[in-house]
Amino acid sequence: MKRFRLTVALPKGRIFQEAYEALKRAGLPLPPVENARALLHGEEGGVALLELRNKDVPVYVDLGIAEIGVVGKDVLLDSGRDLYEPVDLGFGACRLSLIRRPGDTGPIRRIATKYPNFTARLLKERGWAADVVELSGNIELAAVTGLADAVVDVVQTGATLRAAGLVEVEVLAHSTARLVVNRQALKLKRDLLKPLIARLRELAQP
Ligand SMILES: Nc1ncnc2c1ncn2[C@@H]1O[C@H](COP(=O)(O)OP(=O)(O)OP(=O)(O)O)[C@@H](O)[C@H]1O
Ligand SMILES: O=P(O)(O)OC[C@H]1O[C@H](OP(=O)(O)OP(=O)(O)O)[C@H](O)[C@@H]1O
Repeated sequence: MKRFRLTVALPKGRIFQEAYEALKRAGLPLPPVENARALLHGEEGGVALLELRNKDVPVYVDLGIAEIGVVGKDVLLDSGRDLYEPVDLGFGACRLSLIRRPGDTGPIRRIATKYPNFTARLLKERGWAADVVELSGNIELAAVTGLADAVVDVVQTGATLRAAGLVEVEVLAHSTARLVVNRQALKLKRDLLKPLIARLRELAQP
C-alpha cells in the first residue's frame, strides 16, 4: 500500500458516520465518503481511510497499518490488543450484559456470544464451568431457542430483549466509542497525533 501521512481505521455500520464526523470536526482532513467499502484516500501523502468490520479495527491499528481508529469499548474488551485509548468519544453508548430466559436461575452450562474472549474471562473470574459458543449475530436467538442457557450481548434500549422475552440479569460492562492509537505511531507521528487527541478530548467533553 502507498504510504500516507496518516491512515485511519473506521468500522462500517452503526458508528461510522459519528466517528467520521468527530474526526472531521477535530480538523482531520478525511477524504470524502462517496464510495463506501473501499480504501479511500485524498491527495497523495494525505489521509487515507480504511472502512473495516468492527473487530478488525483493533487489528489494523495494533499492527500499525492504521495509526489511529475508532471502535466500541465492547470490541476492545474482546480484542486482547494493547492499544493506547486516549479519548472516550461518548457516542455509541451501550452495555454488555448477561441475558437469560425469565426464571432461569440454574447454573450456566453453555453461553453464546459475539464476545468470546470477554466471556471466557468472565467465566474464569467467576469460576463458572461453562462452554462458550461463538456466534456472529442475532445472539438473543441462542437463548430463545435453547442453544445456550445464557448469552452475553449488547443492550442499548432493551427493545430487542423485550421483543425476545428475555431478561437482562446483569450489566457486565459499559461501552462507548473510543479513539485508539498505535503505540509506536504515537511516538513517531507525535506532532500530528498529539494535537488531534487534544482537540478530540475538548470536543468530547459533555
Ligand atoms: N443497539 C446498539 N445501540 C448503540 N450502540 C450499539 C448497539 N449495538 C452495538 N453498538 C455499538 O456500536 C458498535 C458497532 O455496532 P454495529 O451494529 O455497527 O456492528 P456489529 O454488527 O456489532 O459488528 P459487525 O457488523 O462489524 O460484525 C458496537 O461495537 C457497539 O459498541
Ligand atoms: O437494546 P437494543 O436497543 O434493542 O439494542 C440491542 C441489539 O442491538 C445489537 O444488534 P444489531 O442490531 O447490531 O444486530 P446483530 O445482533 O446482528 O449484531 C445487539 O446485538 C442487540 O441485538
